[in-house]
Amino acid sequence: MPSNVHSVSKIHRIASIPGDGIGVDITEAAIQVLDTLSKTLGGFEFEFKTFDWSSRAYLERGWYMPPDGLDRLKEYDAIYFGAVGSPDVPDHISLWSLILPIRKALNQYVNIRPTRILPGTISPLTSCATSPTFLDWVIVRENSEGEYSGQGGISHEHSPNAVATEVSIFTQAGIERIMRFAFETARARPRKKLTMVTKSNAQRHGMVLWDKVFFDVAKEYPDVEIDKMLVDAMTVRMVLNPQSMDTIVATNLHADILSDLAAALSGSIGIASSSNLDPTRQNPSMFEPIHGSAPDIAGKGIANPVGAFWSAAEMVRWLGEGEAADGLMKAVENVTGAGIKTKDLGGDRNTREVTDAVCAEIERLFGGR
Ligand SMILES: NC(=O)c1ccc[n+]([C@@H]2O[C@H](COP(=O)([O-])OP(=O)(O)OC[C@H]3O[C@@H](n4cnc5c(N)ncnc54)[C@H](O)[C@@H]3O)[C@@H](O)[C@H]2O)c1
Ligand SMILES: O=C(O)C[C@@H](O)C(=O)O
Ligand SMILES: [K+]
Ligand SMILES: [Mn+2]
Repeated sequence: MPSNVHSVSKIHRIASIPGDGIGVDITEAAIQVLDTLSKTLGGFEFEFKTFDWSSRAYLERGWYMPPDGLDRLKEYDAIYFGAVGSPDVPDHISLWSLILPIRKALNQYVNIRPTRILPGTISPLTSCATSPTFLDWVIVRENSEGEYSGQGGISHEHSPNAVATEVSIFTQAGIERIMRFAFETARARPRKKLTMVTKSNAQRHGMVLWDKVFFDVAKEYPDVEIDKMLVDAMTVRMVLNPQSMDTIVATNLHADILSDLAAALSGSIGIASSSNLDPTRQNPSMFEPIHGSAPDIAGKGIANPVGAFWSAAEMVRWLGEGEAADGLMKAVENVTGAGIKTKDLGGDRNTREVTDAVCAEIERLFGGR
């Protein structure tokens, strides 16, 4: 091909919101890796636009997102998110000013959180330490309602008689769509197995509807093996019998908690990814590691970027670049497998060294193709 002729490259426009704390470091690392991936593989490019919506900006100017912020995000193919949260801003203000409005307004009603044990990583579970394949789960989190409905109020605030309500909302439509997505996810995996988590013994309205809709939708998926767990017993089963599960569906709060446990069981919260999906594709979906801004290690350059890379791989897959997503995960696995890891995984490398190693591995695997 003459040098002045270039094949047309698909451009993916990504809104990037690094946010707070280590969110900034790991977003920078993810962008470096994604740029290396597109340059090495070719055929697609990323165009990143960074938004400085953060707690620091909020403290300076009084707002996280501008009034048209959600509309501006709609102009992008996907959103890459770091983390939000700062010791200087109450957590319910930061969460409800940035990440929760995005998830809700952009109809990202599914939150997918996969966990497995990467090469070179040691699970604290003795069964998985010898058989890493024992832990390979996808948690499907309801991401729009339930315990995060935001309904409730406070009366007699700042008095000894203060009384507050935090109302969970479960809707037939909301449950049905997440159950359908969970069954499709389970069906697409080799084991075709779905575990539903609930607390319908103690919570006798919303959770009972959650159970009922699950069993109703299950009738449409006779090829998917199902079972039901109460959330407290679920934590025990995750620890003692990890190989007995594959795809898991749970409410907004339950899945938030269980996915942190899942990440810890696979070695560190620093490896776990999270995809906030609008399955209708009418809005951009958002990708972020499951962890927060980690104020205890912020600014030290030691955050594990693997969860950010895994989230980036899921974003790339969602954008239709399946081969590139697999390639990125292969590079990450080769790097962890070679023992190049941050401290939380028992290694001695920093964020930059792991990031550079993943970029070098992408070039080694796919350069000169
Ligand atoms: N989606 C989000 O942006 C999100 C998620 C969780 C928490 N938060 C917010 O983050 C702030 C801190 O919350 P937290 O401390 O409960 O949870 P966290 O996930 O930030 O940190 C929990 C622990 O895990 C460690 N950790 C987290 N990510 C790591 C990484 N990549 N590498 C190495 N270690 C890592 C931290 O150092 C800390 O000890 C709060 O303001 C919270 O509201 C935001
Ligand atoms: O509860 C949330 O959704 C915030 C955070 O803990 C997360 O997991 O994204
Ligand atoms: K995050
Ligand atoms: Mn969480």
